[in-house]
Amino acid sequence: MVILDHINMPGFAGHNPLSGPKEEQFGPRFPPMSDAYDKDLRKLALAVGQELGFAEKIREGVYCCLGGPNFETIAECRMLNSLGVDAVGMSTVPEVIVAGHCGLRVLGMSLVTNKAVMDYNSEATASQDEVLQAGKDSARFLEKLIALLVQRIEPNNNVS
Ligand SMILES: O=P(O)(O)O[C@@H]1C[C@H](O)[C@@H](CO)O1
Ligand code: HPA
Repeated sequence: MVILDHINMPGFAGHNPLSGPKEEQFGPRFPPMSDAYDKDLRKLALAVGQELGFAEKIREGVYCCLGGPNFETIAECRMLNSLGVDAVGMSTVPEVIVAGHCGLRVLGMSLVTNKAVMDYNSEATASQDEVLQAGKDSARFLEKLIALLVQRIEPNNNVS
């Protein structure tokens, strides 16, 4: 998934990587986040995915950061789904906030490794083994995607 936007759940509870003493040289105290994920880089990632024949596998979506380390309850998944969340993770967002704060253009991509359990009749559970296996299974695909993307970013580097 190419990250279109995020929801920083720990941020709602006051956990933010920008909390603490203000270091003016890194960026403003109250940085905007409405442009956290660079539009041109997102477009490029989707175009490169298409060029490689992966259009079916790659979509844009909203990533929600949770504190973890436990996986979500069914009620939590249902709530997040109703809020417009497409994928859930436990990292990525603090890095993106810090990068955006200091003026870096950000492209975020997240490998969706398992389906959220949304049904009380389901026998499925999230498992770290499944997550790791999905990562291994997609390694070659990700390698191809990122290798071409990095080549293509260079000539576009000054596009704002
Ligand atoms: O990078 P994220 O946070 O999306 O990756 C997930 C969440 C945990 O860090 C870990 C659990 O499998 O992978
Ligand atoms: N929830 C949260 N983080 C994750 C998941 C999940 O189901 N899978 C991989 N990282």
